[in-house]
Amino acid sequence: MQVAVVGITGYAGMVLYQLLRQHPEVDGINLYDHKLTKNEKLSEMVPAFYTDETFVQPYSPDSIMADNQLVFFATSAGVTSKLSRPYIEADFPVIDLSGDLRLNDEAEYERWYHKPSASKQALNSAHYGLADFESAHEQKYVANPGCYATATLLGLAPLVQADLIDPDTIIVDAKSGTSGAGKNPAQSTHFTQANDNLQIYKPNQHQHIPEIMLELQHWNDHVKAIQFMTTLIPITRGIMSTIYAKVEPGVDAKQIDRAYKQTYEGKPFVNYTGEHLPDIKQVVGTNNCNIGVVYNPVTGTVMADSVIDNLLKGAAGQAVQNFNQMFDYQETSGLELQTFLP
Ligand SMILES: NC(=O)C1=CN([C@@H]2O[C@H](COP(=O)(O)OP(=O)(O)OC[C@H]3O[C@@H](n4cnc5c(N)ncnc54)[C@H](OP(=O)(O)O)[C@@H]3O)[C@@H](O)[C@H]2O)C=CC1
Ligand SMILES: CC(=O)N[C@@H](CCC(=O)OP(=O)(O)O)C(=O)O
Repeated sequence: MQVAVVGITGYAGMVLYQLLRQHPEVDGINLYDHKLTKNEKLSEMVPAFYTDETFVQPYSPDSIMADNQLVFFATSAGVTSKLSRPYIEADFPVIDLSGDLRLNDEAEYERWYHKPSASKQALNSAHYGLADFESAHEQKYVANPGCYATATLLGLAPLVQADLIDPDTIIVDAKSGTSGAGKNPAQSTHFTQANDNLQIYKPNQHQHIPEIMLELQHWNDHVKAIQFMTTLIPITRGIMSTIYAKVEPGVDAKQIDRAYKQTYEGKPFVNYTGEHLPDIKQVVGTNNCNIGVVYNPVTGTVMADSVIDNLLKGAAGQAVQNFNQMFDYQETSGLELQTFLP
């Protein structure tokens, strides 16, 4: 299998390339960059790959479709809304790590992303690839979920699917390391500002709210809204999504425990840890989502703590999981990773 990657100079693209290089079903990887007019050495463009003799090629949809069986786009928001068309028209497989085709309504995309949307037809042709619930098998255009959305949806799924909580009471307090913001420095990610600091950002305006809502409503149409906050924390990798909700009358800790065990039994990348609340370091370096849950009978509140590595389960790792599903490879192929220790 020959695959193409666009966006190798970005954080998610670099991590994706590392995964694909050791994937047993991938024979070759062709890299493409939009700024090039002729081939350039990867080692010159991305010094982290200084021993790699691969050349990066100028971006060309015709070459991509002629020389590969699938293309991964690890590109900034607003890119695939413009570039997806020839692939969709040719029914050529795409895995898109950006948010451009995750929603199904043009006005919703423009409201949350503040950019022109892809066409309605393109939005409708994409499959939302929350890989632990929605198989990408036989799909052609996979919109890989957002990092916060992945941690939050996996943390909420058993509660929402089994109707264990009052759907009007969901509050999510999510925190991310700075690599989630990509490679371009900003005021909030400047070392002096990010280090020794916590910064709440995009209050009630985060672009992952609408994709979370779409999936929650797909599971349970009683969910009308969520309260969702994001905080930038001084670590490089990792997301913790802390989720609170009031349980429905009569629901107890045992029922909640049973729902998580049943939902995640047999899912290789989701580990339910019961009342042992996971920390971010447990999953950094892996494609895992670890979820711990505690119930407070005094307030009738359940709290789920869901952690992922934003660049793996939240981006490149889930993209490879979707790739495995698309081509019927073993779900864990290329993803048998170990936590960075200590
Ligand atoms: N970082 C994360 O944790 C996560 C990121 N994502 C999403 O994945 C995508 C990549 O994220 P990330 O790697 O962090 O972002 P970066 O900003 O680090 O990298 C973006 C990449 O897109 C390329 N690019 C920018 N404009 C264009 C264009 N017009 N045509 C083609 N390529 C272009 C950049 O190339 P150049 O060298 O020119 O800048 C770069 O390679 C984004 O859509 C992001 O929102 C999703 C989940 C998690
Ligand atoms: C820390 C940080 O800034 N994180 C980014 C996550 C972006 C991301 O995951 O990109 P998509 O919108 O393509 O999913 C943010 O909150 O916007």
